[in-house]
Amino acid sequence: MTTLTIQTPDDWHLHLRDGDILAETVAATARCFHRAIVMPNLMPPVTNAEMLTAYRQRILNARPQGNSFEPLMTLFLTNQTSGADIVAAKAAGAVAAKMYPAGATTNSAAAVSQLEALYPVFEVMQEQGMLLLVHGEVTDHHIDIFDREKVFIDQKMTQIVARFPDLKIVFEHITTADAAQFVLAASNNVAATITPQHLLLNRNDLLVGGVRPHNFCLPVLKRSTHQAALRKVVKSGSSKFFLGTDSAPHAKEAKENACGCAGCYSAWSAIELYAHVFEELDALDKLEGFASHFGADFYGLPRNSGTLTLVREDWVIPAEITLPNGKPIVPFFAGETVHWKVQEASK
Ligand SMILES: NC(=O)N[C@@H](CC(=O)O)C(=O)O
Ligand SMILES: [Zn+2]
Ligand SMILES: [Zn+2]
Repeated sequence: MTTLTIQTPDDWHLHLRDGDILAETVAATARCFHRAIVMPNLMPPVTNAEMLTAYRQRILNARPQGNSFEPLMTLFLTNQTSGADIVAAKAAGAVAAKMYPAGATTNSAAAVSQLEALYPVFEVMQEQGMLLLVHGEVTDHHIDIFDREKVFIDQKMTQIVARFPDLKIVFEHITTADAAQFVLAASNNVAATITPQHLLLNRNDLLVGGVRPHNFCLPVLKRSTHQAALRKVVKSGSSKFFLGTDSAPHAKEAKENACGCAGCYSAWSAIELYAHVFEELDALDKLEGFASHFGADFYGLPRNSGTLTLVREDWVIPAEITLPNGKPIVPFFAGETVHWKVQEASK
């Protein structure tokens, strides 16, 4: 196979950040995706309808000329979030709210410390048809970082799913066989996103031969048996798993640091990286469902009408990109050869 045409894909988990850098991040994603779920973990986080509306406008202003990229906005849940905040966010166009356990990841200090306290808010979300997106890791100091997703399933996720059977829940960026199993066994109201890095890599790629800060993200890469479990579910073509890059830019100096930030900037090569993995799995015929159908179907949104054509052509991901603020950033998989390249996008 030398070309592959799929319906235009969407990215169901994305960090665009804010300010000058939007010119880079919006263009990188709009290159191949028509829509993206925009994560609300700014500083300060997007906690109300007014902030959400203003942030969406800044993203729209940063779109390349003539591009019809559509940001899908999300609300950041805190212990102060009320049912009224949900109703107002929904009216302002929010499609989902994001739950980060406090301290779990980048800019999550303001997030939820008492998950159960949010149950009245989940009730309103369920009524309003607003999705719940979950960063599924506990943050207790005594829990080993490699076990945090599994413990979250056992202590929190199982309970939320049982208590709110009609709430649509996306288990974001799953990293373990346990999470894949959990999602498979749950009702059709539970789905998951999977990143390129968790399909391509395992923890050896983070730690063997020296620390590789550009492969560091949260939840952290796991052992290869977990990577294999994620590869297996995408190869199966299950509609419960769909594309969410979790592209999360941090400047080079913040990654190559004594206390390096978590996040991989994958937008530069996102769809190509997935095509690369699906080819390795001998499952290129499953890419379109994963990238262009299952996410839209789960969110209850129409599938895109355009197409994207990839061509089988080797290219090397650049070692560095310069951000609009002049700072260098290292894209995910920098220096690696990818076998597929976007040839043409019609939206
Ligand atoms: N995935 C990451 O490692 N980082 C994300 C936050 C997140 O999705 O947890 C970021 O915003 O930098
Ligand atoms: Zn996260
Ligand atoms: Zn993320």
